[in-house]
Amino acid sequence: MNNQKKIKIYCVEDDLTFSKFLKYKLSLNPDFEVSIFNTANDLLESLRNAPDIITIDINLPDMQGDALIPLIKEKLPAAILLVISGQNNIQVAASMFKMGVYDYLVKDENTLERIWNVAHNAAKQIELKEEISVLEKVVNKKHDLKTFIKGESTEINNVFSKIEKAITSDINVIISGETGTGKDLVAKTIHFNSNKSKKAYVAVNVAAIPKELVESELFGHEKGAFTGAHQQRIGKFEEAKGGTLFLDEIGEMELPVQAKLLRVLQEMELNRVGGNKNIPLDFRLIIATHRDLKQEVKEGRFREDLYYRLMGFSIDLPPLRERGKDTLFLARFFIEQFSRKNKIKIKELNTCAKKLLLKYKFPGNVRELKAVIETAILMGEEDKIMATDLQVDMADNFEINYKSATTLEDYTIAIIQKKLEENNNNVVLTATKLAVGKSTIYRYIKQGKIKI
Ligand SMILES: Nc1ncnc2c1ncn2[C@@H]1O[C@H](COP(=O)(O)OP(=O)(O)OP(=O)(O)O)[C@@H](O)[C@H]1O
Repeated sequence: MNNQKKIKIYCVEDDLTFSKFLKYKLSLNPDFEVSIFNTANDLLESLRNAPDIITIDINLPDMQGDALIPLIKEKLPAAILLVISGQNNIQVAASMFKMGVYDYLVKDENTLERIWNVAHNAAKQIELKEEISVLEKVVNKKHDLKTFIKGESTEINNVFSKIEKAITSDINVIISGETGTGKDLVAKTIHFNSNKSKKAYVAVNVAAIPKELVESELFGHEKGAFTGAHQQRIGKFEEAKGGTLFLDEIGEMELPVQAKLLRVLQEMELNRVGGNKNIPLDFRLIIATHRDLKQEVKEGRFREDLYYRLMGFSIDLPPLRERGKDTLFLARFFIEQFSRKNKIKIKELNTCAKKLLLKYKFPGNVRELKAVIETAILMGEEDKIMATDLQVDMADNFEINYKSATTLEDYTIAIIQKKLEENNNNVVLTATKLAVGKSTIYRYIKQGKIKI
C-alpha cells in the first residue's frame, strides 16, 4: 500500500446508527480515510475533494440513488461507487450496474463485513491503476527520447541522461551546440516529455526576426502602438502560457531587447508594446545558442546580468564528427525514413560510402547528413549508395587539416590524404598523379598518418 496516500471513502447514509458502525468498521483499516454525509447534497458539495470510493444509501431524504449516481459520475467518472439498499430488488440492482456502479449490497447482519471486503478490493484496484500509470509514464519517457532523437554513441547517451533530468523539473535549460546538432529537437523532446506537454510549445528563432520587430514579436503590442499596428497582438511570451518557451539563437539578441528580456524574466510579467497593463507570465524557458555566451559577455555583446539570469541546467550537444559510429546509425535512419516516406526501395551504403561518411567532418552536422543522404538516394543510379553519390565537399575537410599542419611532412600527408579521397583511395593512381612513390603512401598508411 502506498504510504503517502490514503484511500478516501465517503459514505452517504441517513441512518445515523448504521453510519456510525460503517465509519467504525472501515476506519479499522489505517489506509482508509472515512467521512460520513447524511444527505445527497452534503455529499455533492464535497466531491471536489475527489474521494476514491463512495458508498450510497439508495433512499436518501433529499434524493434517490438513481438521480444521485449520474451527478457523481459526471464529476468523478473514476470514483468507485457501492450502492447499499434496504431491499433485494434485481431490477433496481441491474439498473444501478448499468449506471456503472461497482457493487450493489443489501443491508443485513453481514453488510458491514461485505462492505469492508468490497472496499478493500476496490482500494487494491485503485493502487494497481496508480502503479500502472506510473509505469506507463516511465516506459513512455524512455521510449519517447529514442523516438525523437536517434543515436547510440556514449556522447548521445550522456545527452539522454541530461534530458531525463531536465524533464523532471521546471528549471531553465540552456542548450549549446554547433548548427544542426539538434538543439531544437532536444528542446521539443524536453517539452513533450515534461508535465507541460499538453500546453503550448512556442519556439522563437531570435536571429530570424527583423531587428525592428523583435519586441512586438516577443512581448506583443497594443492597437496603435506604432505605425502599422492596426490590431492588438499577443506576443510569443504570452502564447507560451503554462507551456514551454524556446528562445533559439539567444546570442543574436540586441542589447536593448536584452534589457527588456531581463526585466520580464525577473518579474515574470510584461507590458505589451504601447500598453500599460501588467500581464503575468507562466512558462518554462529553454534557450539555445551556438555561441559561447560567456565569451559574448566578455566582449560586451551580451549582458552579464542576463547571462546569470538565464543560466540553468546546461546541455551541450557534441558535433556529429565527435559521435563516432552515430554518423552511420543516423545515415541508415535517414535512408529508411526517406525511402519509406517516398515509397522507394531501401538502399544500403557501400563500404567506400561508409568510409567517406566517417571521414567527412560534417560542418552542418545532422542537418547536413540528412540532406546528403536524401540527395544520394535520389541521384544514385546503383543498387547501393556509392561514395560518388555523396555530395560532400572534402575540400573543406582538407582546409582543416591543412591549417593545422606545422611541418613539411604534415603538408605532404594532408595533400596525399585529399588526393586519395578524390581518387577513391586508389594508391597507385594517387602516387602517379602526385609524382610520389607508392611506397611513401603505404608507409604513411602503415604508420596511421593517413587513413583510408
Ligand atoms: N539525433 C538526431 N536524430 C534524428 N534527427 C536529428 C537528430 N539531431 C538532429 N536531427 C535532425 O536534424 C535537423 C536539424 O536539427 P535541429 O533543427 O534541431 O538543429 P539545431 O541545432 O537547432 O540547428 P540550428 O542551430 O541551425 O538552429 C532536424 O531535421 C532534426 O530533426
